[in-house]
Amino acid sequence: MIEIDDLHKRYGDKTALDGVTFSVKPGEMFGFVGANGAGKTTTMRILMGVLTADSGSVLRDGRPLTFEDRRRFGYMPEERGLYQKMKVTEQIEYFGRLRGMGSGDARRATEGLLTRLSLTERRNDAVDTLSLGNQQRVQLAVALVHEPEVLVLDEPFSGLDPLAVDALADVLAERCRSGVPVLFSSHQLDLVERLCHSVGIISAGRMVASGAVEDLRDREGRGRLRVIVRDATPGWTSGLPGDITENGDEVLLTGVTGDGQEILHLAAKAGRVEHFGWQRPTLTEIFREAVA
Ligand SMILES: Nc1ncnc2c1ncn2[C@@H]1O[C@H](COP(=O)(O)OP(=O)(O)OP(=O)(O)O)[C@@H](O)[C@H]1O
Repeated sequence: MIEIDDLHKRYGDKTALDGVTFSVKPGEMFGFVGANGAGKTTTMRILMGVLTADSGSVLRDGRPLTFEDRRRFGYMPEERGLYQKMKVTEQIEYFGRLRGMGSGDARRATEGLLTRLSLTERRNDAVDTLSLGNQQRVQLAVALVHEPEVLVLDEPFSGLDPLAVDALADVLAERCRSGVPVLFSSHQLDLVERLCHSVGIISAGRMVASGAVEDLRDREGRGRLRVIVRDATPGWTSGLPGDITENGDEVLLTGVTGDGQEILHLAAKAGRVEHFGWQRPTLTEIFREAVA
């Protein structure tokens, strides 16, 4: 288990992290989300030992991380770091050997990743001749080549086409199933909702929500009622409880208490009720409310 415990970090006068705490379990895919400048990259750099925190700690199974631990991690930094003139295959193998792999193992792992990430046709091309999306695939292969024990990826899905997104999602899910904790940041909340078991939402250096995606959706969904009434009497919503958002015939009520039967009664009196149900918010809706 990776535990991030009460991290604080300032850059001069600027507070970047103000008590960031969360954990990622073995076999868990954790989506780290937050607005631009919220503190995701800073947290991941501290986790990887690229930056030092002012206070707080990063633990693995209860003890502080060492340089040797981190060598067995896979990291995709925000500032992508590839050798532009080196060929794709050589590059991936080289990074495998840097992480202690023998040349045979590095070659076999590279071949597997070239296939998985659809890079086979570009294997002998120099990195600087590749499109940005293909460079991103190489960067991912470099992070994955040594079968890392933990994966820390800074926006790995940005700039990828839908097929590459699916290929990467499959690889990450496979690593997760073998017990690897996977932490990645992303602004693609639909993707995070689809792929991740857990999520952490950071805003201005503080965690504003974290936990299992389904638990968060259940928790935040309490008191949200969606009602669609066709041919309704105009103004029928004026006496309804909670906060009301109307969109044509559709009404979303938040902050509703009780079982909502009186609302159903009012809706049925006003018109033809086409839909009446409690609604769990999407991750995007939870995110908007949490960082508002
Ligand atoms: N080297 C630095 N010097 C000064 N301020 C910095 C430095 N690096 C980051 N910051 C500031 O720290 C805060 C957190 O930045 P960070 O890069 O961690 O955010 P982020 O969540 O990764 O953002 P993004 O989604 O845009 O990548 C921001 O206000 C940023 O401007």
